[in-house]
Amino acid sequence: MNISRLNLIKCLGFRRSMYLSPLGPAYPWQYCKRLTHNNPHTDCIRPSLHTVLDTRFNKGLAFTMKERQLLGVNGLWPCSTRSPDEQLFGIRANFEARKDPIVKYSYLQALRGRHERLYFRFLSEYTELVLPIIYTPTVGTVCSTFGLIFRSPVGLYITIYDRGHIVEVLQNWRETNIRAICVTDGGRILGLGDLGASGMGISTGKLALYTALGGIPPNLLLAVALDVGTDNEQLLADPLYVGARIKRVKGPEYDDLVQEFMDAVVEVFGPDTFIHFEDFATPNAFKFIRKYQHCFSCFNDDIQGTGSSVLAGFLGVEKVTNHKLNEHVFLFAGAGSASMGIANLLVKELMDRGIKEEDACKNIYVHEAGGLVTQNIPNLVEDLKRFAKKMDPIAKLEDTVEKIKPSILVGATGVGNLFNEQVLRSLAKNHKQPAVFALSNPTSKSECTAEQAYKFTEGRVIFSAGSPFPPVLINEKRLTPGQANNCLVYPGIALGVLSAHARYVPDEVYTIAAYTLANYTTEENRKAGSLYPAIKDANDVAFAIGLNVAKYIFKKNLSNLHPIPEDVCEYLSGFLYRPHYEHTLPNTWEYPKFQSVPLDSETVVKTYLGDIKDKKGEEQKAQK
Ligand SMILES: NC(=O)C1=CN([C@@H]2O[C@H](COP(=O)(O)OP(=O)(O)OC[C@H]3O[C@@H](n4cnc5c(N)ncnc54)[C@H](OP(=O)(O)O)[C@@H]3O)[C@@H](O)[C@H]2O)C=CC1
Ligand SMILES: CC(=O)C(=O)O
Ligand SMILES: [Mg+2]
Repeated sequence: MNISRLNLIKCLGFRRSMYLSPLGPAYPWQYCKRLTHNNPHTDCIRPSLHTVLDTRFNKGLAFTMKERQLLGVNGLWPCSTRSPDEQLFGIRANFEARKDPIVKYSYLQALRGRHERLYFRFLSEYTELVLPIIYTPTVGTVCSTFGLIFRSPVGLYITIYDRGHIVEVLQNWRETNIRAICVTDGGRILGLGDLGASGMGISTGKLALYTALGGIPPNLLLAVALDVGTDNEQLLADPLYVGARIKRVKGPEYDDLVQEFMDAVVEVFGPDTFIHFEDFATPNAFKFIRKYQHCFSCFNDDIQGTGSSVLAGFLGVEKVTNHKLNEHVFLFAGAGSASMGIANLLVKELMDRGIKEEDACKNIYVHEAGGLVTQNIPNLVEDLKRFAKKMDPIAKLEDTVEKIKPSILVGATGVGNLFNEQVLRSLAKNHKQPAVFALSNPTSKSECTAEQAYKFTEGRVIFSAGSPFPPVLINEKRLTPGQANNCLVYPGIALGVLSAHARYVPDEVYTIAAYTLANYTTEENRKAGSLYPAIKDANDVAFAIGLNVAKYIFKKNLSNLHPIPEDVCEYLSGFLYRPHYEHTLPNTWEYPKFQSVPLDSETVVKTYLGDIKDKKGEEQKAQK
């Protein structure tokens, strides 16, 4: 094949600036030279190698011999080649061989640092296997142990000391074409509380799903941790904590930092950059989304994403129980971002169906840490007023459940095991098919487990949880809980909003996403016990949500794109990231073709790990 080295480099997708300068863009090269000034050895690194080994382009053993020759890297890998499928098989074997979730997580991070496309291909083809590792529950452990496992930059840290210079910090990121940012200030990470700068783990985890599920190219995404200190005493005393070791900065100084951040994003990356707020403590979460929703392209995942994904679940309850939403009694345990986001979207849905606000709120009860929200509570926050009931106070959740007899119980408290036997039995006493949404993450914070929910309701409950639970066998019936998590909507919402270059995101988008998700749940899913589609279908769900959202943005003239595409589906498909190597040259070089060996995981496991069954037997014998 007659192909020059320059053409090959172009084929593989390297940018001109990257191969013309020795180490990528000129500045880092000069900087590296300065850093290594006194070290004659590091000055001798062959520049082409850096580019070939860049995770975005590196194909490892999948480089054909021809490519290795032309790129001048022949000899760096053993003489065999692997097809992308064979590489994927190797990843799976490696992933399975590791038993500890955090070790699996580290393995995947290392893979990402080596072969970005392979990493995302693995994520999107083995979503069910991988989601509990890169997302809840393992991502909770990642954040709690962030100081220990911190390796290399995965996003930008913007600290309170960067005030006045946020534009410059944003300009330090390696990519210039950023289209979406996931930002946290670490104020309330999952149900784990204030984790300060360790919250970076959640921003990167959320963005991994933008690509794995939403198909959004990773180079368009940026994770940000706003580091304004932490009130977590344990972290402040932890020698390995990576963030600013100061008490959380609050008040105008903090608000100004967020304002400067928003303006800097627009200045550096453009006005329709999508800003995703994640895991801010509730008062800040509401404050910023109310302030910015109509003047920036932004969204709060915990309020709006959760509202949308749980509304989809409610639409499923309607189908299973044959009772319309206005015939149900809702009880929310917790009055934070998640609960209020859901309750507000539910009220909007009821009002869209022609029900007056007052009537819509009548059957929605809220029970927070201090007890049932009633009208005689002094200084009630504005958001709660419309749900406050003219009733005597009730302190215990068990008593509220007994009194109001909810048919749908939602938990977003971060309090593990709050839905105890008494609560669950009480629900089952009053309803043939009550619904329970135990939304708190990670698994240890879930209001109850799937097993408890089924056991104490004789298997009649329609159960969904924020974190994944395996199916449960009860009364000889296998019940599969659905995963009620905003991850089923936010990748699709982001895909629609950023591909359509939305100027802002109206509330209607969250209803659209909810209906799209609900329509993806099949009768088969519902018969198996789930109100949601299987996680393996999450990519299709994200695309369907993205398509409906983009169409809505175009229809309502909220897009900055001109002209708007005629065929939105085709436009969106063209936008998607392809985690496959492109332009692979055939393996026509002189080495003989080796005999291929079938991809048999049992043989591989035996070869590398020995016979696990025998080992187990030996261990048991030894224990005896
Ligand atoms: N599945 C999903 O998609 C999502 C799940 N979540 C999960 O929801 C949880 C809460 O998040 P968020 O709403 O932002 O957090 P908040 O901390 O803002 O809200 C928690 C709420 O629970 C209340 N609460 C605490 N203890 C009890 C109790 N014993 N009984 C009743 N209420 C109680 C708190 O009351 P008070 O303020 O008085 O202490 C507060 O109103 C987290 O665990 C998070 O992981 C969040 C977003 C999405
Ligand atoms: C899922 C999520 O966003 C949370 O638990 O905060
Ligand atoms: Mg969250």
